[in-house]
Amino acid sequence: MTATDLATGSTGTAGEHALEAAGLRRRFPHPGGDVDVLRGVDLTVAAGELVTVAGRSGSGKSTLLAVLSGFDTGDAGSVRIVGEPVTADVPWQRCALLPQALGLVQELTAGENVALPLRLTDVPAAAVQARTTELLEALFVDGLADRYPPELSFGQQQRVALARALAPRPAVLIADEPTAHLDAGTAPAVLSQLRAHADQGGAVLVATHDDAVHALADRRLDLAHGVVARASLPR
Ligand SMILES: Nc1ncnc2c1ncn2[C@@H]1O[C@H](COP(=O)(O)OP(=O)(O)OP(=O)(O)O)[C@@H](O)[C@H]1O
Repeated sequence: MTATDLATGSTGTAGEHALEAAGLRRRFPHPGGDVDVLRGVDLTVAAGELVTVAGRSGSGKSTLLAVLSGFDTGDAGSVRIVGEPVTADVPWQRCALLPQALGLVQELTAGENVALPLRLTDVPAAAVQARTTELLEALFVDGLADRYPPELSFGQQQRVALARALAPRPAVLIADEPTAHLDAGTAPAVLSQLRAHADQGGAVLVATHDDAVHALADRRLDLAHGVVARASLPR
């Protein structure tokens, strides 16, 4: 079994590949010399799988996640979400990104932020409310639904942003360090939501430095020198 086999899930994990990337390259111009951050990344995540991405600070994890989610465009290579090429406006129910910067709408309350992806579709109002309440409760921010993002701590905002990403039950969930600002009381709720989303059939890809997240993963990919240098099976 090679690192490439593990990175691309070709070892027989069940489920179709909801997320597929091949030959991804991303270069940033710098006055002292361009930086090749991604130099040919291949990976897949199947429906029902939780895959983590590890790597040293600056190894390109956030860059990779941005390209995979259509937030950024690579210089070469391809990304497919449930069989279709990713675009900048990929619907949230196909691919939801939880970026490190969170991206909450500052003019909306926490509850309105979580409801937003559902309001953009034809989900009935009662179902929007029920799903919003369910997620806010599961992530221990239900008492904060009427607050605006600047009135919340970063860790609270992070859980609201995860609730928003989960709300439309995305086929692919991509999360960048979702436990980075959490404590021992709140991190388990986030871990359990990430695992549950995969167990319910979502494809989940998480960049993290947190061993507790890696311990939950079906596969772990290590990014180094712009490629998946090592892939392993933590469980
Ligand atoms: N927009 C940009 N312009 C120029 N260089 C960039 C840009 N974004 C990222 N980089 C560079 O690309 C490299 C990878 O950055 P990236 O944020 O993807 O790393 P990371 O692995 O997510 O790091 P961390 O674990 O610290 O979050 C770094 O050297 C960074 O300085």
